[in-house]
Amino acid sequence: AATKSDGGRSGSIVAPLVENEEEVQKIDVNPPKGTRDFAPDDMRLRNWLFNHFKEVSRLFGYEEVDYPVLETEALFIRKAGEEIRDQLYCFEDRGNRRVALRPELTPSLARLVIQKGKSVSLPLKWFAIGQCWRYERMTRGRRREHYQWNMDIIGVPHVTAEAELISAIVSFFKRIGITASDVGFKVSSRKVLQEMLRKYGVPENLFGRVCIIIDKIEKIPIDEIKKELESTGISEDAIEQLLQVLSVKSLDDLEDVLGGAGEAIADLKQLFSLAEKFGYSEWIQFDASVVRGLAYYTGIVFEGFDRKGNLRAICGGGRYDRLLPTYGGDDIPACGFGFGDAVIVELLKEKNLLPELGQEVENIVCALEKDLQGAAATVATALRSKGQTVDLVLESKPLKWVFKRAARINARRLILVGKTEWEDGSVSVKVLSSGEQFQVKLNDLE
Ligand SMILES: Nc1ccc(Br)nc1
Repeated sequence: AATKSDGGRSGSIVAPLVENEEEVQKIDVNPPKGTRDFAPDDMRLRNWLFNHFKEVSRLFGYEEVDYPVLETEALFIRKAGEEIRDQLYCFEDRGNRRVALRPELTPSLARLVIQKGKSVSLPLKWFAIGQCWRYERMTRGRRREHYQWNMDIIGVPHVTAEAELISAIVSFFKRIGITASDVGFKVSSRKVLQEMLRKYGVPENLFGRVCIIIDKIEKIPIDEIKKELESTGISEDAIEQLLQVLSVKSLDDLEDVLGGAGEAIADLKQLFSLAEKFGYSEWIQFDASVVRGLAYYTGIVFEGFDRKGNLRAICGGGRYDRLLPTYGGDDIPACGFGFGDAVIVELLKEKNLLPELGQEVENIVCALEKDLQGAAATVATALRSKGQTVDLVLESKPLKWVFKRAARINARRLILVGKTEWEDGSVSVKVLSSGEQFQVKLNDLE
């Protein structure tokens, strides 16, 4: 017998979807491991978050850009031992091309800037919100995708650029109710390490690798860090001095170690002075141990952290002046940050700052009789053409059902299309919050 396509709810008989029952293959209705669905409630929170990202980016005068989630694998192949490389979600496509789901957005930005060449005027101030991927053995049960908000300034060599980026993130935090008591930014400069490595004659080409090893300083035992540093050929004495400088607690102490002539001190002093002018001094602190885990940073680096210390870094960024030339591009300075969509939600939950976001519809329109369904469609269309949101009841339903749905979708008004009123071109309106009820000509309904 033919299988009813809707499980028999409608009573109509339609051709079966499959030749016979054996062909039905029960699928796993969960999303792939490490990925998320966004059902309406989740999507409302995501849109709320992303709208704040976009509004801050707009306030700062940044232009939105986007790139393919799929890139050539080569864009992400860096030899500095980064975790992001170890977890690259890469594969060979049907054209035997090595491709990868992007683990971050900055390489795509660099690619597009190079592609645009002289057709764009510097400085560029771009922002993007994009899904990024990693392939991690599920042993750790972590997510394999997240959305990242990025803001980048291309073509400004001065620390004013990094200072502006931090100001943008502070603006975002303030908009969602997060204060300087909740979070802070640890700020340092990779020029600290660079100047130390030069002092000990360590070859420049080891810089990225050394930074990636040192970034793990709070994640693996210090002996492991020393062993990995020794494997690069750095002397034990240099390693001791390096680790020593990372525990320096103030810019003055740093100046004692590095001397006052270096760029690291100059950049950091200027950044802290600009923080005063941007009005976010209470949000930032010098922390020499911040190096961040991306090999391409070359100067100021910063990361947002929760002061209670319960969560992973909320966001992070810095200057990456050498990235474009590594892809064959011009020697254009750049800096930017990435801000993930997951840790911030954990922080908002912890601070009880999650917004209450229910569905909201202005009108629910319902025909009181079957043969007025067309009239109800006319009423719904008239309201929608005036920019009013309408949930149109699409089949004959008892009024009790309609009232329950109206409550569930948080409708402000119930518009009933009845025979007598409709003959007069009118409908009946019930304001659900007050119970007020009146009749009105359709043309006067707004
Ligand atoms: N890079 C990256 C990508 C995806 C996730 Br989840 N975390 C970090």
